Amino acid sequence: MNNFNKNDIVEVEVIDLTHEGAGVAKIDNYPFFVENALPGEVIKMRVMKTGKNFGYGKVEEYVKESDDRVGDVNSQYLRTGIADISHLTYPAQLDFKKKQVETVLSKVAKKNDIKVMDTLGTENNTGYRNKAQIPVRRVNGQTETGFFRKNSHDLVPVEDFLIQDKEIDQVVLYTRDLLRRFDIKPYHEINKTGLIRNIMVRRGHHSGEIMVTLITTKKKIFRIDQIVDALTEKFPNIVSIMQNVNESHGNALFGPDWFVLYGKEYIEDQMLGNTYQISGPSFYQVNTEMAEKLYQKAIDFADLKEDDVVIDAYSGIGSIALSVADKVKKVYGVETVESAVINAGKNAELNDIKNVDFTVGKAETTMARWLEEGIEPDVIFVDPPRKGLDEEFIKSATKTGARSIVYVSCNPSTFARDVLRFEEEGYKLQKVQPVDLFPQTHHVELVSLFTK
Ligand SMILES: C[S@@+](CC[C@H](N)C(=O)[O-])C[C@H]1O[C@@H](n2cnc3c(N)ncnc32)[C@H](O)[C@@H]1O
Repeated sequence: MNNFNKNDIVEVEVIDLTHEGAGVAKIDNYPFFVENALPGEVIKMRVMKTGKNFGYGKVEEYVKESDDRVGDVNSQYLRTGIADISHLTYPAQLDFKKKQVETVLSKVAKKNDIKVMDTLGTENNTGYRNKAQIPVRRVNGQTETGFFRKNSHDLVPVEDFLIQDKEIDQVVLYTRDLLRRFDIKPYHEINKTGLIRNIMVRRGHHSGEIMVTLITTKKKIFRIDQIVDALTEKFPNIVSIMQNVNESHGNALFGPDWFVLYGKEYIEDQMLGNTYQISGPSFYQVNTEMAEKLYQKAIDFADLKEDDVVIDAYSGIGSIALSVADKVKKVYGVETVESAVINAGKNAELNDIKNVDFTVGKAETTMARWLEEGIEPDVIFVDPPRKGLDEEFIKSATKTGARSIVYVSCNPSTFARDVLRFEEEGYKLQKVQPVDLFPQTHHVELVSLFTK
C-alpha cells in the first residue's frame, strides 16, 4: 500500500539488491528502488516517485554504511549504467553474481540442489573492455561523446569510461575532437538531422590492433580524408577505419552497409593461442582475458575425447570451435551473421585447422537438419545471445543423444528457463560456474554442464 508523497524523507534499511544493482528498501511491504544503496545500509531516503506496486527513492544521507561500499564512487557510472555496481567492493561483486545465479535457478528452475561455484574473478577489473560503442550527440551546443542516462536517450558526456581499455578512451576522445574541428554534425534523434550517430572502437587485447567505425546517417562525410589521416597519424596501431551507414531511426546500432575508409576490414587478435580475424559486425567477447578463462572452463567441462564429434552452436568467429578442434575428430559450427562465418572459415585457415565446418544459418533449423542428416555429436557447445535457446533447438540437440551439452550463457534468467527444458528432454544440469566477464557491471556470464 502506498501512503507516500513525493519529497517525503524517511529513514529505511536497505535489504537487497535488484539484479541490476539498485538497492531495495521496504516500508510496510511496499518496495522502493534506490540507486547507490547497499544491503545493510540505513539511509535517509527522499521519495522521488511512487506507483501502485513500487516506488523510487534517492539517498539523502547515509546513516550507516555497508562494509562492502567503495568510497568515492563516480555517480555518473551508476547513473549511466557504465559501471552500475562500481560502488560494491570487488569481492562483494563476485558474491552478488553467484547469488544472482543461485536465486534465478531456485526461483525459475526450482533447483536448490545445484552447486553454483564461486564466481571466477580477475585482478584486472577495470580497463578490460576491448570494444566501445559510443553515441555522439550535441549537448549544450557542443559535440559530445558519452553514455545515455539509464532508461533515456539523454547523453551524459564521459571522458574516462573506467572499464574500457585506456587507449580506446583516447581514440574516442580524439575522434570527438576531430568531429568538432571539422564541424561534422552529430545526429539529433527527434529532429532526425545530423550525420554522425556513434563511434565504435575495437582494440585487440593481445595484438593492440585498432578498428574505428564511424556510424553515420548518410554515406558522404565532409573532409573524411583529413579525419582518416589525423587518426592514423596519432594512433599508428589503427589498422582499419570503417563506416557503417544507418539510415533508420530506430535503436539498432548498425545499418546494412559497411565501407572501408582505411586499411583492412578486420583486426586480428589472439585467444588461447589461435589468431582470429574479427570484422565490424562480428561478435567478439569484450573481455579477452576472461573469455579465455571461460572457454578453458567450457573445454574442461566437456572432457573431450580424440574421437569426439562436436557441435559449436552460435559459433561467432569460431572461437569455441577452433579452441577445441585439436582435441577432437570433427567440429561443426553454425552462426547467423555471415561476416562472422566468413571470419570463422578464414580463422580456421590462418591456424591451419582442417577438421572444422562452419555454416551460415539459424542454430535451431541447422540443428534439425544435422539430426536428419545423421550427424551424431558427442558434445554440443551452445553460446546463445541473451534470449537463450530456441525450444526447437533444444528438441533436436537432445534427440542426438549427445553425451554432454556445455551451455555458456550471458543471461541467467533465460538459462534457468532452458534448464527446465533440458531436464524435460532427459538432460541433467551437473554444475554451474559463473565467470566475471563484466566487472563493475551487473552483467553475469556462466558456463554449465548438462549430461544425459
Ligand atoms: C554470445 S555470442 C557467442 C559467439 C561465440 N561463441 C563467441 O564466444 O565469440 C552469440 C552468437 O550467436 C549468434 N546468433 C544469434 N542468434 C542466432 C541463431 N538463431 N542461430 C545461430 N546463431 C545465432 C550471434 O550472431 C552471435 O555471434
